Order: sequence, then structure tokens, then C-alpha cells
Amino acid sequence: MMTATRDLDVVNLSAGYDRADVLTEMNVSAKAGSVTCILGANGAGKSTLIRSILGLCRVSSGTVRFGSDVISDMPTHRIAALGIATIPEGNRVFPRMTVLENLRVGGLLVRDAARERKRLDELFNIFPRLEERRNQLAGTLSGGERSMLSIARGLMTDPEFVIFDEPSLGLSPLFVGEVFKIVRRLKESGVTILLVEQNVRQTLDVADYGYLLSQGRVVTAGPTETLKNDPELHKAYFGVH
Ligand SMILES: Nc1ncnc2c1ncn2[C@@H]1O[C@H](COP(=O)(O)OP(=O)(O)OP(=O)(O)O)[C@@H](O)[C@H]1O
Repeated sequence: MMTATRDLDVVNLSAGYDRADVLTEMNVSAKAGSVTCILGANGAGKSTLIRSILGLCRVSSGTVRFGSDVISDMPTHRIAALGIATIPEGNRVFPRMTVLENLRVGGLLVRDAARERKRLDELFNIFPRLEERRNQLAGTLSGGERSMLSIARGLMTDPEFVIFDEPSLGLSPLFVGEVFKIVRRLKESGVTILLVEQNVRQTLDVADYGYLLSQGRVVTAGPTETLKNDPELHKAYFGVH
């Protein structure tokens, strides 16, 4: 595991699809080694923000920087090669492949066999259940094990910056807890995390800093301890005016 050193900065970004911008002059920063959460109702622009960071949106103005690199004009594969990875929602795995095969697919960018073995060992250390079940077909794992596998697969490249896109979506409460435990564990290992989640209470507990989006703009932002008492957040999530 590497200790993150680079901040991610979205600076005055306007971006979207075709001719219409979805994000308007957005400013979001994720500090190296911290957990930053992105909150907001359906359609607020959370996925569009992630897609912009990954080079999957049309940017009309502004920039995205990762450390000293401007990444907003890079193709997605180059952004990934800088050490930015995404974990998809829920528990997506290749059901007819074994646990080990799923992990190897996640590590396709890792061309060196010795590095791949070392990384597998590190991940099996974090996820011992996956090691026990390394030769089991992923489709026969429990829901919780599958979500561990989908997260571990996304970590095979040993990224410095990890974007979680609604990791608890569709999971039962018990497994949601597991996902948040993994986020904490990763944070302790020094990785930078950007967390998009609807599970607002647990997200605010694990994150250091948060942004609330609405209609493609940042409505409010701050340390999560402060955000917990922010009237805008209460209005958005708990219906308190
Ligand atoms: N491929 C696309 N082409 C055109 N418009 C899109 C596209 N994807 C999303 N949008 C629009 O952009 C706006 C923001 O959507 P986005 O998916 O970023 O929101 P979100 O906050 O991630 O919502 P959710 O929580 O529902 O996933 C919405 O109005 C949506 O219709």
C-alpha cells in the first residue's frame, strides 16, 4: 500500500454531456490521505462529477488536477495509470470466474507477475475471507463476500486515489456496515478516498470533509463534524426546514 501524497482539485469546472452542462463552476478538493464525501439528491450531479474526474465527460471550462498534473484533458486510461481507480456500486463480480480470476482481471494493468503476487498477498491480508475462497466461483459467494471481492478487484492496481461510487447500493444493512469498515481500513492504509454515497449518516461518520451538491452546484461544504449540523444538509436529507 502506498501513502497518498497528491490532492485532487476540481477547479471552476463546468462539464456535462453533448451541449448541456450539468456541473456549473464546481470547486471540490480531496486532500491526500483523507476521505471526502459527495452528497446530494438524485440528479444532483454526483455521477457527472465522478465521470468528469475520470475523463468521461465533456468539460466546457475549468480543470481537474491530480497533484501537479492537469487530468481534465487526459484520456481515461492515462488518468487510471496515474493511480486513480473506481469501485463500482454494489457487489458486481464476474459470477462464472473464481475469486482469484476476478482479482486477476482487476490487475490487468499490473503487467509484472511478481508485483501481481505481492498485491494479491496484500489484499488477502485485508480480506482473509477472499483468500479462503480463492478458488470458489464468485457467483456462489455471499452478498457480503461479493462486495468485498468487487472492492478488492478495484484495488488490484494499488491506487493512490480511490473513488467509491455508491458502494452500498442494493446491499443489506449488515453488508453496508462491512463496506464502511473496508473504507475505514483503506483510509488507515493511507489511500485518498472520494466517497459518493446515499447512506448519509455512516458516510458523514467515516469522511473528514464533505460537499453537498444540488443541480450541479456545491450548495454547502465543510468538515463533516460541521456538516452534520448544517441546515442545508438537514433540509436535503431529513426534510427539516
Ligand atoms: N449521459 C447523459 N446524457 C445527458 N444527460 C445526462 C447524462 N447522464 C446524466 N445526465 C443528467 O445530468 C444530471 C445529473 O445526473 P447525475 O447522474 O450526475 O446525478 P447523480 O447525483 O449521480 O444522481 P443519482 O443519485 O440519481 O445517481 C441529471 O439531470 C441527468 O439527467
